[in-house]
Amino acid sequence: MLAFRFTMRFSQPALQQKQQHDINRQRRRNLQVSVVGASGGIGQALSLLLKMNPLIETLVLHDVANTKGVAADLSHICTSPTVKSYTGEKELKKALKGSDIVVVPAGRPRRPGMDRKDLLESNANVAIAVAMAVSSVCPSAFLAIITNPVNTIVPIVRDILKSQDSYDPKRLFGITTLDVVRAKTFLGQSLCIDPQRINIPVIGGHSGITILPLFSQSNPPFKGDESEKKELIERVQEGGSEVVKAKAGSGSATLSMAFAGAQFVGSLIKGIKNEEDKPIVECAFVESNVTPLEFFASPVILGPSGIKDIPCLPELDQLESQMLQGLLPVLLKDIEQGVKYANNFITSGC
Ligand SMILES: NC(=O)C1=CN([C@@H]2O[C@H](COP(=O)(O)OP(=O)(O)OC[C@H]3O[C@@H](n4cnc5c(N)ncnc54)[C@H](O)[C@@H]3O)[C@@H](O)[C@H]2O)C=CC1
Ligand SMILES: O=C([O-])CC(=O)C(=O)O
Repeated sequence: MLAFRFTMRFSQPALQQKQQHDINRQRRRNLQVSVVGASGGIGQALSLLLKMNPLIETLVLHDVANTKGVAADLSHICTSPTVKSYTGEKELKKALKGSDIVVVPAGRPRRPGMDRKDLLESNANVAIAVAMAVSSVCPSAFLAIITNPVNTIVPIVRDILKSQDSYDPKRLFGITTLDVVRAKTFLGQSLCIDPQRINIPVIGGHSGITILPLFSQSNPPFKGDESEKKELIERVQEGGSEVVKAKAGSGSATLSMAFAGAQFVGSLIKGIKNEEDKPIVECAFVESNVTPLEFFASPVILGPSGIKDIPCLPELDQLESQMLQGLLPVLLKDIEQGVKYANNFITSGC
């Protein structure tokens, strides 16, 4: 059971509260979701799934190439969201203006032999450009990052937003839903049940041993022994590499990521709409104080203004506690690398 302790507090003066109230009302009426990197492997499938979400009024596609074609194709689907498209860096701000949610699957994927870290140099600039554009034209949007390495890119985006005075910890997310999707799938196979019936939190980060699925907390409960549990944990941790290897040079997970991304964005939307009876909970890599680290993935409760609450971590079993101790220094390094990268970018005046 998760203990619901309030670990984030945001005190807002009355004026800011009123502005937020107005933004939330507007969002409930006319919701715009923008996908940056919409022509890519994840972007196309994610955009297709979002086009099927009746709660979205306007679906904006942005990419540096091929956006028009993808948008024309999607626009013929007989579902309610209206599709708009923008191409190239020059059109990024136009694309993001008015967005309530910006979801970012832009940037290079891994090839066999690469670590997610190896993507930092090519992908950081893409994330920085998006963060600058969000600050400029839609500073109250929720920003959800898929681009790898998530553990490092999210802290970079935080610091860029901060440098532009537009950072709100409730509205920045690293999407780690695919780790949850994998944990559910592999546990469903082990228990011979429908994976959709399973609930399991995945905490930590989004790379190798920083990914920690909590099989002790699964519902229905995990029934295997310690060695089976270890095997399942390792399969989730290496799920991305399993796909990279199988794709043999043509990229990394796209379809499963699109599924995960659409689920996450769907939950953000449900939070905005605020019409559900039960709490909207998703695991995400966010600024948090559930551990000594500045960022950590864990279940977060979503509402009209983004993160409503981050429950403290549940009691872990012995194996999970050991693994948590092992992942903290690795994740700390990834986060520090992001902070340093952003600082260099900001101080060099780029
Ligand atoms: N968070 C997660 O769980 C996962 C993250 N990923 C990451 O998602 C990213 C995208 O993966 P794929 O879709 O497979 O790659 P892809 O190469 O198929 O697509 C990337 C798209 O981004 C576009 N792009 C590049 N620079 C851009 C810019 N400045 N502005 C707008 N668009 C730009 C490209 O034109 C391309 O269409 C990778 O970094 C990958 O590692 C992938 C799977 C899971
Ligand atoms: O492994 C990769 O490079 C893509 C990714 O993040 C995943 O599939 O979890």
